[in-house]
Amino acid sequence: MNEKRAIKVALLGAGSVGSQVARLLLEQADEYERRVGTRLELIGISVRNPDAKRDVDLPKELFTTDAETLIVSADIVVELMGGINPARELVTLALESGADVVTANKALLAHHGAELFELAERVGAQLYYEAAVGGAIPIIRPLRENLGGDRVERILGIVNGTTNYILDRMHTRGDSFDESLRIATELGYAEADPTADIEGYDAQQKASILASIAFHTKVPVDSVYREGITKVSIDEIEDAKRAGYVVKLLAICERIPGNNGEKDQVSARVYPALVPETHPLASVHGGNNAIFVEAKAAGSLMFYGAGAGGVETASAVLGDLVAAARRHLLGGPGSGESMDADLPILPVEEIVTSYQISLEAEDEAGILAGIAQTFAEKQVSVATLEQAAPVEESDDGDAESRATLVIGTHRATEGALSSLVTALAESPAVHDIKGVLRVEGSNL
Ligand SMILES: NC(=O)c1ccc[n+]([C@@H]2O[C@H](COP(=O)([O-])OP(=O)(O)OC[C@H]3O[C@@H](n4cnc5c(N)ncnc54)[C@H](O)[C@@H]3O)[C@@H](O)[C@H]2O)c1
Ligand SMILES: N[C@@H](CCO)C(=O)O
Ligand code: NA
Repeated sequence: MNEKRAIKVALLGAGSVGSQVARLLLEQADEYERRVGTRLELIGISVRNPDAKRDVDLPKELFTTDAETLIVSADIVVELMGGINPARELVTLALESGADVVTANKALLAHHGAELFELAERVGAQLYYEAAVGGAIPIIRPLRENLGGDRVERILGIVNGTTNYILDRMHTRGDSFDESLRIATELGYAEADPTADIEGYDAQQKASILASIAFHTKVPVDSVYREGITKVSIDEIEDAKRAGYVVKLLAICERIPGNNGEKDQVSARVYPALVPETHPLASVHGGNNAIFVEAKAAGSLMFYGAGAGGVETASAVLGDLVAAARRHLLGGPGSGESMDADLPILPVEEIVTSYQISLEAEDEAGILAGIAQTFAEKQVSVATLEQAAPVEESDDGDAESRATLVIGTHRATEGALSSLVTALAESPAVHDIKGVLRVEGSNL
């Protein structure tokens, strides 16, 4: 009888995602065998401590602390340890020994993806990473394959569940930042060190991965402009709400058409932005993620769902594992990453966007004219202006009246807009700049 041999799978790491992958791989073995055409055999799980308490009961005999020996016996290596070292060395070893690799490690890919993709191509192996962006949401394969014949023009992504959870709670319930972060951590959305989430590093890594695939160009993680959400105040969220916006931490990847036959440029950036409440991204609540893609022929598409969570992320990993197993049976080289467009990265000062600026000004005749003059000098045009009720203040016995102005600008370069904000801050008419947020997904 000509029975196909089993495909040997090695798992590195049995934490939130890894333990779920192991459980489902064992529980659903028969189903995978039917789907793939041969058995997927979990030959071992590399762990740091075989006796550690885990959420899922796994057969102890599968545990090993010798990752290298496990890797060289495997056809497919699934890396779910996270972090750069030793994941980088172990993935390198796996590819060099001819295994295909499945990983969820966005940090590894954002920092060393180019080197690992080159190695995979050289040895004829394949690196799969659907779980690295958007957790369970299919987005890597849609960009690489389904949209491989289209031209992606823009991506607006909510790619970090922790920050979406925090901003959503601040918006819908008026809860504080600290309280919202505490609950997001309890729910298991946050990284071990939540700085990666709230300061935007996690989203920056994901933006670098998305932009690289979408634009067939290496977009190094350090070239992705980044701001986190720690400076977003409840007042700014309230001002946004009154003006018909929701604040979201966005990963933005944009292709900027070149002039006069020049090459297009690309921009990748992460910052909290105002999104009109009518935009599909505004309705992404809690820890969910959504990636809104604008492509030349397809138009607008939105990919939505669970961007984090052990079992949810395991779904994406197992999908990759099935794809890797099928490829393994077919043989032949991997399909590689097409990074040959080599588009230049737009400097951050040249990004074109619009701002909403909340400021406190003296409520006197002529003040508005002075502010308008500053806008004119900086060649930024006002799109909307709203004045909140004046506040009476009398610290020193003299009552003075201050007005909060919420000014929306038309689109201008980042350079012009930040120079405007500096000039406003220095203007005697302006008492305090309460907040500055960019607007995305609007026609302003
Ligand atoms: N948890 C999520 O929601 C989620 C979502 C998307 C992507 N990811 C990615 O998936 C990967 C795993 O995440 P996780 O949440 O399961 O992390 P985790 O911290 O729960 O699990 C990682 C496990 O790997 C083990 N480990 C670390 N170094 C090791 C080593 N040298 N040898 C053996 N074991 C080692 C740790 O002890 C831990 O048990 C990360 O790259 C993460 O960024 C996670
Ligand atoms: N900490 C990440 C996990 C998924 O990558 C998040 O909050 O989205
Ligand atoms: Na995904």
